[in-house]
Amino acid sequence: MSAFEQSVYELIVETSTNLPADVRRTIARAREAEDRATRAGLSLSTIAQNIEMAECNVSPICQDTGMPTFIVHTPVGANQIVMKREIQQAIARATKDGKLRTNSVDSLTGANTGDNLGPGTPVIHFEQWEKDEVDVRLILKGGGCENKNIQYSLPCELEGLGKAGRDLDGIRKCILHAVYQAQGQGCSAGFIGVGIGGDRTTGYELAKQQLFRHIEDVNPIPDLAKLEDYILDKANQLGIGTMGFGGNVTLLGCKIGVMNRLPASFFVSVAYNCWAYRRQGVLLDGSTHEIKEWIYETGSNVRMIEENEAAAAAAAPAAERREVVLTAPLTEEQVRSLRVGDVVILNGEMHTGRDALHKHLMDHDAPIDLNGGVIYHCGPVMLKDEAGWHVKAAGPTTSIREEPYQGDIMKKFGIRAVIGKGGMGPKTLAALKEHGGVYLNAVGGAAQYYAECIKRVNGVDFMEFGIPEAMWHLQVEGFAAIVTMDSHGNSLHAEVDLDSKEKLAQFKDPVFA
Ligand SMILES: O=C(O)C[C@H](O)C(=O)O
Ligand code: SF4
Repeated sequence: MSAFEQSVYELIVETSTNLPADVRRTIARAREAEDRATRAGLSLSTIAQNIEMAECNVSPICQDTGMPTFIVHTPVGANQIVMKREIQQAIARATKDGKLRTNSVDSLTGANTGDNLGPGTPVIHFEQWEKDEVDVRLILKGGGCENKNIQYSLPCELEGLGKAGRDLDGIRKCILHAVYQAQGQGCSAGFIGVGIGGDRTTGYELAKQQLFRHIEDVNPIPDLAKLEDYILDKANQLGIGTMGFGGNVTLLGCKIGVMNRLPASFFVSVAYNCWAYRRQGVLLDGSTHEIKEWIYETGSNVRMIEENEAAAAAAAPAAERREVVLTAPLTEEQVRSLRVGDVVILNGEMHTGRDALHKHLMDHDAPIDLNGGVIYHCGPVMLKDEAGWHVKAAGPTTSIREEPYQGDIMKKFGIRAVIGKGGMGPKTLAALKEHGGVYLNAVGGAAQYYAECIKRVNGVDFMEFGIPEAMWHLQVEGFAAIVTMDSHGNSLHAEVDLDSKEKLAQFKDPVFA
């Protein structure tokens, strides 16, 4: 293997498994701003623990290792065709080693290529520069937060905020709205990159480029520096909080860039990135292609949890929340006794299922008995050896995508609990009430934390859907999640949404006139 391929491989592994120092510091500050006994505080502790586990296990921080996106600067005359091929080889190798999930899916057939290669994946942008070194930067941005990206075309009318015009104040409103509409679904607390201007394509590109900035830098354009500070301050008054559980910290960073536009177009493009803000870069020697330096300070310098903090937290009294230990299969009575706010510690078997499975189950039988069963919205990273399958990373995926199916499927098969993240809508809430079901919210991105609760892989069905979409039967012990929708018609998600919409309306009046 060439030195270039090896260096890119190391970059991929580092990016996927070790969150950089600036991101860690920002998350550590967020922890200080939340009371540790609250839902948000507890989730931040899980996130902090997960960050350390990923580094220690050299395994993905989050199971969704995203769309690998490279920005490469090369000296004039470098062979970019060879480099592209070697980047692809490094991606395939990192996938084989379980550092990346198999994430490249044929959009028409649904077939997973299995090695993260295919039309459009990975994304590689080349630029030439007049230096001797090669600069390779990588961002792994997951699908859940990518789905919360949003593009506004000014002027427009925004719920809660009224008219947004073609000026700095209109831009201000769009960005606040972008944070509001993401709620907890992009695994808040998040980071946003904003692109002002361009066309629809370059606007989004500019927004994503902002995510390569250092969190602690200051925007050289004074108006934008002011706007970045304003957004960070006000977005954190929306009360959405970690995972949309409510709380003081909703946004961890805001970076805004600007480019020219056409007279007729005025786009504000927002790239939303979850807390699992995985981006790194390397500067390579121009002739040997060995790593000369890392672009972002390594996360290994910043500890996320104190020694014995985890033990102390486990021993601490459970404050006002109720902890309920349950073993699957669950009864209707057990599930009906649960209320929003309860922490459920689950043992027994659960079954993963996401988009392909839900669609399939609508008009087919299930391969196993799901009566009293627990469905986990999760697409894990799995590796197989002589001993069988191993779970390398297994956090929840965004549940709302299953909203059209979930209620019907629960009723059809007698499923009692669904675990996911970000919450579900009114159709599922009504089904939980009618049928006797519960929705449990796990901490998004905490893929190492949950992988450790999985003690055995009991089997798998639908491997033809690809590893992330297959139905894995997993034996768990001590899997903790919070009831956020119960069988009594209560939804924490609906409450936080409503409350944050009211708070958003406080920022209706012009600020940057
Ligand atoms: O695909 C996944 O595993 C998760 C996804 O990134 C999500 O946030 O829903
Ligand atoms: S699950 Fe959450 S943390 Fe992981 S990629 Fe999706 S949005 Fe990010």
